[in-house]
Amino acid sequence: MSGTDNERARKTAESLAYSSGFGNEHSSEAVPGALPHGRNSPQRAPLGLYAEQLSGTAFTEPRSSNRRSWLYRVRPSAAHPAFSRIDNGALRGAPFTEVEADPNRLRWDPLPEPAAGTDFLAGLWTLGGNGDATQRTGMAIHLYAANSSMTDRVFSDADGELLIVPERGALLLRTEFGLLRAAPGHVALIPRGVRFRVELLEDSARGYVCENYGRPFTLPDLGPIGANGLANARDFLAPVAAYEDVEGPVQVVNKFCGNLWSATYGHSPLDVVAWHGNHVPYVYDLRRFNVIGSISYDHPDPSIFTVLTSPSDTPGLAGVDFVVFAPRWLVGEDTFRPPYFHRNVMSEYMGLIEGAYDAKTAGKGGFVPGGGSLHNMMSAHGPDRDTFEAASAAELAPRKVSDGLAFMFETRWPVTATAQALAADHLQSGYDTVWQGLERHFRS
Ligand SMILES: O=C(O)Cc1cc(O)ccc1O
Ligand SMILES: [Fe+2]
Repeated sequence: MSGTDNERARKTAESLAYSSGFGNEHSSEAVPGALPHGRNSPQRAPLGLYAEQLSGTAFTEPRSSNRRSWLYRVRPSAAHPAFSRIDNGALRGAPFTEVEADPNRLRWDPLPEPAAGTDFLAGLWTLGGNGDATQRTGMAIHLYAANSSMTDRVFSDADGELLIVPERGALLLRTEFGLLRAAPGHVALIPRGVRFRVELLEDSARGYVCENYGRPFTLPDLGPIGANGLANARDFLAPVAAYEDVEGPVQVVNKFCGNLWSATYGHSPLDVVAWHGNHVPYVYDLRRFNVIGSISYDHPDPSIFTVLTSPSDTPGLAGVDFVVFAPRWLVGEDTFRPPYFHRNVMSEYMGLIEGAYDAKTAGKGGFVPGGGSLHNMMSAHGPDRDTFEAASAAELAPRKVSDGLAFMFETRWPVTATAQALAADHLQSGYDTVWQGLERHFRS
């Protein structure tokens, strides 16, 4: 991508307007009068636009979890040519059956630099996942590395919503609902089925994607925490309507039941002039997260750091939780302060957006930004040897953990890695050794 394109995208991204709130009925019109009032589907939609409903949940789901939006667009989405299969590149989908699920603790370095001209879609690389896209259960973990903007093509995912976690390089997301800027430290969510294009605001971009096949991410209940805290609803930002009036070939790539399908439209489908609803994309700045923790003793379970949760039919059991380890004060008295040793029925994939994570040694060969670790169901893990020794001996003055931003995709089902993830050069060897040398101290 040329510097001029970068510059143009950067200029656009500088002055974006947003509509704030989570799960509320947003509405926006790029042209005054484009949004009908008093009804969703008038006999003739305003300004000659076509009205279209986009349903992210079944019509009949409870009001509290129902997601749908009404779009008023230049052309109806239905007017398109047939889709045909294209190569999946390094994208894989659920069910993950290429290799057997592996109980070993695994850790990866960042993805290698992509070939020149790799855009976000071409740069997606699947690490693993669970469930079944056709059953709308489970999740996939992807990473991306790109050095080019998507041009003349858009992407949409019928299989699930995409939670994009940039680690390097800000992105401009042009969606059917308008524009979002997502930089490292932000997360962006593209709901199921929403078409979007990713432009780079810097020369290259890298990050993580949680593809959630299950119920849409929502805010966790707060229970005794009260009415405020963790991720506050008003910090979620939806775009305002912005449409492209582009006639000419645009490739529309649709991920459907694990595979990529493509059709060439004669116009851009990002042609929505007005919309309203709650099935909308959004960005959230993780630094806005109101971190709550222990002010007496013991290290709380990391569920206290849940930003978003995809509930299952079992209360409290998430298909996948998105959890952030943001800067915070540690003040626990007589407490082993880093994450404890544990074995978890849930499976944990962790990534690092910047700095270091308080349970792991940083630096080359360690847990580094852009890398990731997988601690599958019931696999024993926790602080590495050096962290354990330092934290066991540390003087317990109040201390700010301020040098990192880590996150976790925590899922109810074991994560099966892809063949490429297990064969990758950037899979670290000898991860187990970080727990070697934890000697016995007990003497009977
Ligand atoms: O590092 C991990 O494994 C994640 C994690 C963090 C924490 O604060 C407590 C438990 C836990 O699994
Ligand atoms: Fe853990």
